[in-house]
Amino acid sequence: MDSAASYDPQALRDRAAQLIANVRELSQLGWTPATSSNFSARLDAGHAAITVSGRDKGRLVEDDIMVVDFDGRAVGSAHRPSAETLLHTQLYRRFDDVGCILHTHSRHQTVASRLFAGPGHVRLEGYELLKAFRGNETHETAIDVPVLPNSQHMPTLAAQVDALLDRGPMWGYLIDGHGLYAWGRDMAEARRHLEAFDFLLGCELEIRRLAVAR
Ligand SMILES: CSC[C@@H](O)[C@@H](O)C(=O)COP(=O)(O)O
Ligand SMILES: [Zn+2]
Repeated sequence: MDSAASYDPQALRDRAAQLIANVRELSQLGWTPATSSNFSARLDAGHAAITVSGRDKGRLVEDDIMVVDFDGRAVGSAHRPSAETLLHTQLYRRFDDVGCILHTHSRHQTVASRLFAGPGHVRLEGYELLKAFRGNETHETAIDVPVLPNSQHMPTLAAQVDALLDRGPMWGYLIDGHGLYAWGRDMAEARRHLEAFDFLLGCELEIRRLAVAR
């Protein structure tokens, strides 16, 4: 146990229940294969609830959710937080209005990350579902989903994410050969963003498949 618990235990129970229920649904979609993926929710101005590293995300129980501070240190738990905790805490630290972060490894996300690693982004343009992203009110817009090179060194990835965030608001990014990070003010918004990204990436892949087959 690294530091004394200083969060509201009822808030942790509430966030854990919400994470468990939502992650089970995402897992049933096949988006969390082989224990991959990680998930978190803000507890307060200095703590987040996050999945314990290596747990089967389709079968999470309360013991699989732990608390970290925004330096990524375990709070009130002897478990090891997600190996990618820094990619969560950097967002909570930087944006007061980020309340939930969802990282998945769906097939659409992984294949798209490989296909678009060269250009370094996937352009999503002209889709009605672009209105699912906070701030978009029309399909007559485009967003470029960044694709970062993968790394096991989280500070390297986090620095690349910070540089992207300096350029303006965004709701997610891909990591090459890896998966997608998406976030929002709360679980509902983060899920809407995650599902919109996954659906639209699937559309882009399908369009290319059909073009090749023509
Ligand atoms: C099981 S391989 C996937 C991991 O390396 C990682 O990318 C991941 O998403 C889950 O890591 P975790 O430490 O369980 O949060
Ligand atoms: Zn991952």
